[in-house]
Amino acid sequence: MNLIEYPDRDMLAINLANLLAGELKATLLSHDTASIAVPGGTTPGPIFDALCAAPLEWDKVMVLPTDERWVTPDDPRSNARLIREHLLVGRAAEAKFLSLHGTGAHPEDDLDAIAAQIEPALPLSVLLLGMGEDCHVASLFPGTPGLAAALADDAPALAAMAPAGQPEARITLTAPVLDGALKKHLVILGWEKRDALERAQSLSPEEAPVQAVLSEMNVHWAV
Ligand SMILES: O=C(O)[C@H](O)[C@@H](O)[C@H](O)[C@H](O)COP(=O)(O)O
Repeated sequence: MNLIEYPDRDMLAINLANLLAGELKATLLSHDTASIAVPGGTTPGPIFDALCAAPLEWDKVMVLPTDERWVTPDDPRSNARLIREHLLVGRAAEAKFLSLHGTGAHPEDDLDAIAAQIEPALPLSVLLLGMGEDCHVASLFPGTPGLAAALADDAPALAAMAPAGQPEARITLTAPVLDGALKKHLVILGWEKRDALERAQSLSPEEAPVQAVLSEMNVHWAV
């Protein structure tokens, strides 16, 4: 795990956006396409606002959420909506968005169809993850039924989860897909999350799911 500290959140957003853009560009030097999975939540917005202006061949880039809330795509809680409003604009509007939204009443109804749609993006070229203070990443929350299967080496690409305390069901990339990304970045803000990540070092992946994806992870932190 490589920890990079920034003097403030603006510097983190600008520098991390530039780093992600550089990794996508580098991928496209030797591949016809590149892919990046990005989180929802409150942290990534400023990073997306900087990344969307990056001069690269966005029409060759696939963008997908690390996870999605099982709501309609225009719901304010939808990660797709956050990505469409902040990342898939400007130059990045040309990117191909791979949605994790399905049409079924429950995520389980659509796992196979959605997995087929995201197959061309795997293995991920670049991964950007956020983390909760409970050390969840994507929608891999501690204590959720099905978490062990989603963390297992033989896990399928996607899992349906029903995290306690969350208002809706979730669909999430599983640990092997997240951990298998070629370039990996975790962005955390504030002392609470930094302390949580420190505590996670002595916990199991089931107790702290971030532990399942920390190999060769670049952790970007600002207070
Ligand atoms: O769907 C989501 O919300 C994200 O994928 C989730 O894993 C997020 O990264 C963490 O919950 C941190 O969220 P904040 O950035 O809001 O702290």
